Amino acid sequence: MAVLIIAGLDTGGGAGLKADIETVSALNEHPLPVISAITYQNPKEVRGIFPVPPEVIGEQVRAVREVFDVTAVKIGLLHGGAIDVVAEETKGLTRVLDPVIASSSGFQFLSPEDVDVLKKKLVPGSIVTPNVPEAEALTGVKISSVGDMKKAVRVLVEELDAEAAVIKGGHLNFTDVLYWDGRDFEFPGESVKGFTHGTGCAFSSALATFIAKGLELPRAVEMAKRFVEGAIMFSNREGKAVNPLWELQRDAQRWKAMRELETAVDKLVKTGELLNRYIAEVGTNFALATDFNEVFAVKGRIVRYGKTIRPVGLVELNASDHLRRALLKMREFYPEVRAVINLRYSEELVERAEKLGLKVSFYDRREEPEEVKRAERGTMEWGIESAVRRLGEKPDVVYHLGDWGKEPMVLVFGGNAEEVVERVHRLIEA
Ligand SMILES: Nc1ncnc2c1ncn2[C@@H]1O[C@H](COP(=O)(O)OP(=O)(O)O)[C@@H](O)[C@H]1O
Ligand SMILES: Cc1ncc(COP(=O)(O)OP(=O)(O)O)c(N)n1
Repeated sequence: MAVLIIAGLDTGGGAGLKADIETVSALNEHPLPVISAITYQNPKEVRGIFPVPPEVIGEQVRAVREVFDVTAVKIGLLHGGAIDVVAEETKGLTRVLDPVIASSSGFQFLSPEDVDVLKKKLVPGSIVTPNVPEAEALTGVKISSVGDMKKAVRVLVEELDAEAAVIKGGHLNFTDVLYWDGRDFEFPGESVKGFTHGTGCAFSSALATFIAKGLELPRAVEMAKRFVEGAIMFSNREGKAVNPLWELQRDAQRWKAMRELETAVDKLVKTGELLNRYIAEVGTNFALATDFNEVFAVKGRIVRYGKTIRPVGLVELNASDHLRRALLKMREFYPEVRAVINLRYSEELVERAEKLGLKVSFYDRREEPEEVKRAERGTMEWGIESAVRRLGEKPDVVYHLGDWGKEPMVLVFGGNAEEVVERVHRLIEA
């Protein structure tokens, strides 16, 4: 199925057409990208906009509408001169209109006069998806609560003749409010940590896509909201923006990480007789993180088994809370570190690590501040941070000498699972 997109180009690769194309593609439909404007922007600021002439926008839409069977269109950034043409050329389609009036960084895309034209020519008959400041500009309603959002969605539909309206709560409370078919619907949400540049674009193109797939509007809004939450959670660090490809990339990385860790565990087991005496009393585990900070480990840990060793269960996501926290803390300082194993402490192991030229650091549980000790889960994070700060550079090995009821341990880190295996083999002289 083809979904028409009329939107602007964001040179920073975060919002606009690029986010829309990725969204429609990630949701398994075919995007038809029509460019309305070229913007010069980066993740910090929008520097300017070059409007595509209205007749060129019209030609683009006609070229694809004559060939593709289009039912829904997402309309994003427009400029004053383009509004009439877009209203004319999208007649007969279900229109999702994201009224991009200003960027979050403060650049004014549409003048107050353009906003008036938008209200007269494009809002009527569209499913409008403003954020809170845009809804205020369109309706004149001051919004600081869900109650205000409900007032404003009604104005959009009952006074400005929109087919339906969703006010997005990203700038307020993360609850989105829809008005459709004479009633309102609330879509509560929690704040998700990550980059949010491009959320509005991803939301409106996901909404247009779910509508094109035939979902009823409330369900389509729910699905679009959940899609955007994932796009923030797994956002694009390079582009400092949402990542509409998150689900595909997350699944591909999960698959790769599982295979990588399974292969590495097999290699360790092959040297089980040598490794046996370094297996921790509480069990040894081996953890590997993806770029999205999802951490795989061995369910039930790796244990001694006669003279050798064996993994108790399979490699699974979140199978070791302890190592997951150690690895994620280390990755806050050194994102290139992806794998870690814990071994039973021995002086000989630490000396050998130093001799091999590995960077070794440690933490001393007796130095742990009282408030960290009292907190449910702070020790590991505190320990890794103090080991990193003590060494002043990236440690390959971190050890601690234990405490009352806590077994002393050596953690061997690496850039991937293979590197950890290779380091362990050198340490145990396999
Ligand atoms: N930090 C966040 N955590 C969770 N959801 C968010 C966050 N920021 C925005 N959203 C959601 O993303 C969608 C787009 O909202 P918003 O950011 O308000 O739009 P815009 O990008 O147009 O300003 C909405 O569904 C909103 O609830
Ligand atoms: C070309 C282009 N289109 C739209 C936007 C605005 O993106 P949006 O997701 O609505 O919101 P912010 O990223 O500004 O929060 C844009 N910047 N560029």
